[in-house]
Amino acid sequence: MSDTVKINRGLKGIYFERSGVSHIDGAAGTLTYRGYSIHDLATHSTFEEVAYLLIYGELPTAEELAAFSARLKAARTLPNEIHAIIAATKDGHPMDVLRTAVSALAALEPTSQQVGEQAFIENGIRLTAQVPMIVAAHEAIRNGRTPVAPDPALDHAANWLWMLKGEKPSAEAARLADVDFILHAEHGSNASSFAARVTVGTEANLHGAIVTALSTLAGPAHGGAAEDVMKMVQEIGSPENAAAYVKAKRANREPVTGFGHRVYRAEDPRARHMRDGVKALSEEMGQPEWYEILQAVVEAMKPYARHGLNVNVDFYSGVIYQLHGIPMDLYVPIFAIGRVPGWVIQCIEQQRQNILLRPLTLYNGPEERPYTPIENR
Ligand SMILES: CC(=O)SCCNC(=O)CCNC(=O)[C@H](O)C(C)(C)COP(=O)(O)OP(=O)(O)OC[C@H]1O[C@@H](n2cnc3c(N)ncnc32)[C@H](O)[C@@H]1OP(=O)(O)O
Ligand SMILES: O=C([O-])CC(=O)C(=O)O
Repeated sequence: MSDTVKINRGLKGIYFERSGVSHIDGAAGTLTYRGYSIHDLATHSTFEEVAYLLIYGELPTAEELAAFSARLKAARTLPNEIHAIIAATKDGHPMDVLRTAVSALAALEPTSQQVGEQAFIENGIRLTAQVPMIVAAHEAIRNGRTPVAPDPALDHAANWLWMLKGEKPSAEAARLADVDFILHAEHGSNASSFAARVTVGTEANLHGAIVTALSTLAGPAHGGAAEDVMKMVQEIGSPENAAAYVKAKRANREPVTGFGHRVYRAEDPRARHMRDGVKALSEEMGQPEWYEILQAVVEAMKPYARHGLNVNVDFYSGVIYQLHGIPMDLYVPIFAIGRVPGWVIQCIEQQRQNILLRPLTLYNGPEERPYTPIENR
């Protein structure tokens, strides 16, 4: 039997479900949310509108959007215990602190135990509002400051920057953060969304699924790549060192972070917007070398592009955050802030027609054998 079974390692190329949320054409390098091009959404939409679109399936009317925004703002609250938990874990990586705080919310908020579509929507909206609060509160607490209270006059992205920095962001900075969240909001059956679906498949609650998703996003092969790209850029230090860096990595058969994707063979369509952002921002801030190093790495990677190896969404985002003075270990949590609505809708889809996700591993261990008592081993 073991010779005839085909094993799809990493579940590469396997369809396990249908989804009406986002469509990725990896060969063409296109991405749509609910049928709308990511380019149109990044150019014309807002994160709040995109979150509504993802959760409810249609773009909102002005009235619907106002009501949705009001719900998000009303959900900007955290139980007092969360600040104590953050304080107790403040020296950990922000992803660990965020995951711990979301897990604590599951125990502290009575509605977290409810399952079903309405409960997932309600809890999903709460978590969308609470995740940025947790990340900003951690940044304040670990620097000896009191967390900044949310400002109901500000939308999701501007309020996040306000809570993070304690000063009102410029319109440009707020828009850049908003676009970043739009680009990260949803991406089909990526590893963290798939992991969240596995959790929901056991009829567990949404908070548990988001904890699973946060754990899975953190790794350097997924959301952790932006932090690694920034470390790489710092190590390279200057554009003329990029070719030697890439050559050494490839000689050791090590991946160059920020490149490659399970689905895209053309360039990740989200990268274009981040690239434009880095270029404009690094020139505006008189630090063009950041953009130049990234582009030198792209140039040095061209000989390896035969696999369809291109930059992914994480390649440019880290430098944008760096130019905004955001600490490197907050890059993955920023991804998570944007991804919450995507996780929520993937979980809602999963529980609509729920089925336990439970694939098989083909056994290749020892044949059945007699147990040896410990004194005889
Ligand atoms: C938001 C996101 O999650 S986007 C992804 C963020 N992650 C990164 O940027 C980390 C770097 N990239 C990678 O590690 C990988 O490309 C992954 C994990 C994203 C995808 O992995 P897979 O789909 O399993 O790709 P796979 O490993 O099969 O690669 C196919 C080929 O491209 C090569 N390749 C893939 N990624 C890279 C890379 N970053 N640098 C150099 N070569 C690469 C592989 O060596 C392999 O070559 P081979 O056929 O000669 O052995
Ligand atoms: O789709 C993937 O495998 C990873 C990714 O780009 C994302 O989650 O945004």
